[in-house]
Amino acid sequence: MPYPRRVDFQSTLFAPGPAGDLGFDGIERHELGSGAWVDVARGWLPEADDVFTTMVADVPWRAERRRMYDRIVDVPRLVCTYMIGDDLPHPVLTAAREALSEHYLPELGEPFRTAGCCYYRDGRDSVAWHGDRIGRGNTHDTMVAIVSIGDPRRLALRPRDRADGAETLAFEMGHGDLLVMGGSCQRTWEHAVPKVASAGPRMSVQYRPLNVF
Ligand SMILES: O=C(O)CCC(=O)C(=O)O
Ligand SMILES: [Fe+2]
Repeated sequence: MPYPRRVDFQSTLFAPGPAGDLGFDGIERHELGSGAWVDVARGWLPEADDVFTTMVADVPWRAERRRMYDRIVDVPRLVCTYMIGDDLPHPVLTAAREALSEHYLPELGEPFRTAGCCYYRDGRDSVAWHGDRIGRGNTHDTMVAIVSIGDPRRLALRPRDRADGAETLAFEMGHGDLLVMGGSCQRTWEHAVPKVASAGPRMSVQYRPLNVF
């Protein structure tokens, strides 16, 4: 599938703020219930504009295809997964993984190892409700740390068992923001990036421990 290798990206569209420093002083934890939580740090990633430009140009993006009933359908976003030992597309993304591993080690008990990248080209690109439940996330508490780059998009969350009447939550993820889903979040909650009427390009990098997808 063709896609632009250069995107008209105006960093002035995004709220100017202090340059990210991969620090955790300003991080805020939101308890969701059922043992799930979300940590949010705004403007966390340094050099987010440069990371954006580099990722659009250098990541070998591929269109995801998925079997649905008897058809193979396009999943509306581009993806690329960096496995353990792979070089990440920008040194800041490696530094981010190291900072996350160090900060969360006491709680997670292991480092972040893989980096899944997603590219939402415009508001029509999205990801449907799901939990990252392939592998250990299905049975154990774990963490998925997401860095967002580019236009703001909402990460929506809802309890998997919606019979308990809990509301759908949403966190707006802006340029350089960090959001970490932790505890039981992957098995007791679902998340999605809903379509919107209009949005510019946005990428996410999801750091996961081994055997969590
Ligand atoms: O792009 C995002 O922020 C979320 C992506 C996601 O949930 C996934 O790829 O599993
Ligand atoms: Fe996910």
